[in-house]
Amino acid sequence: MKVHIIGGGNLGVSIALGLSKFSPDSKVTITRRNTASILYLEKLGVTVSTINIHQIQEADIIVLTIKPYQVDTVLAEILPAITNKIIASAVSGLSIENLQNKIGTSNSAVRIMPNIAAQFGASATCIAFNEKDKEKAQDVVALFQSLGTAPIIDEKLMDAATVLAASGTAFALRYIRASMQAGIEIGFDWQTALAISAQTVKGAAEMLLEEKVHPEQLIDRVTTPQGCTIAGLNEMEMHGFSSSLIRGIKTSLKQIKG
Ligand SMILES: NC(=O)C1=CN([C@@H]2O[C@H](COP(=O)(O)OP(=O)(O)OC[C@H]3O[C@@H](n4cnc5c(N)ncnc54)[C@H](O)[C@@H]3O)[C@@H](O)[C@H]2O)C=CC1
Ligand SMILES: O=C(O)[C@@H]1CCC=N1
Repeated sequence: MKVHIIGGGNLGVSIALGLSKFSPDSKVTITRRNTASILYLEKLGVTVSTINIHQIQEADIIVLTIKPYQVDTVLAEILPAITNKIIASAVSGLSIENLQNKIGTSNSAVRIMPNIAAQFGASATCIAFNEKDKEKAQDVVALFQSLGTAPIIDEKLMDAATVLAASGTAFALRYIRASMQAGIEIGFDWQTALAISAQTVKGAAEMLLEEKVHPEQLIDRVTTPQGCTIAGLNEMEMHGFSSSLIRGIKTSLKQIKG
């Protein structure tokens, strides 16, 4: 599979790194206007270029990891050079209909929403496409399955997926940071507190993914009656723990919808 990533920033690089490790048969090209900071990817077998149409005709999938306001400029460059291509766009807020109108009927628009854990094969990449592109989109699904999970969702949930699965990485990290800060206050150095907090979150997530139960069922196994856990949880909730997360996620969604 030849993958051509346009936009070698945070997300584009995490996908390139992930593919180099978890999809070694993929041949990856990544472009960016100034490539100095990403030339190290060449050592991993990734082709790095400043030219967006560099060998683009050979690509099986073109991945857009640019900001929304860069889309028209990039498409003006690449469209004359391509036909019959799958364009998988991670651009937040750009609908399939809008992208399809821009790229014409000879190319197929697929919407993807990965997160930067793609680098570690641990992204939750939500994918949406039109029925007409169902077959072609399977290559995109397979590609992102190699970088974690790749659920196919209804496009109307794509903005929600952006905040839950992509911004969600930052939200989860902020929880870990807060836990680490508390860990320092109660006696650990920051490295030990971070290692314990991160592993604890990983363990909790693994239990949920494995057991496929509601979190409260697992919480019930931790909250010993009259114990310290329920006392801590109740204090957190009194200070708005869950409601502040929910409000934050809904505010992120409003920001995308404009
Ligand atoms: N960062 C994240 O975790 C996620 C980002 N996204 C979406 O992915 C897109 C990119 O986000 P980031 O990687 O965070 O932004 P970024 O700013 O780190 O990366 C964008 C890259 O595109 C490059 N670029 C700009 N104009 C270009 C052009 N004409 N040709 C080639 N490259 C060009 C920039 O140099 C930059 O390296 C955005 O639409 C964002 O909403 C989606 C999911 C997760
Ligand atoms: O913050 C943003 O707008 C992008 C989309 C989701 C993650 N990063």
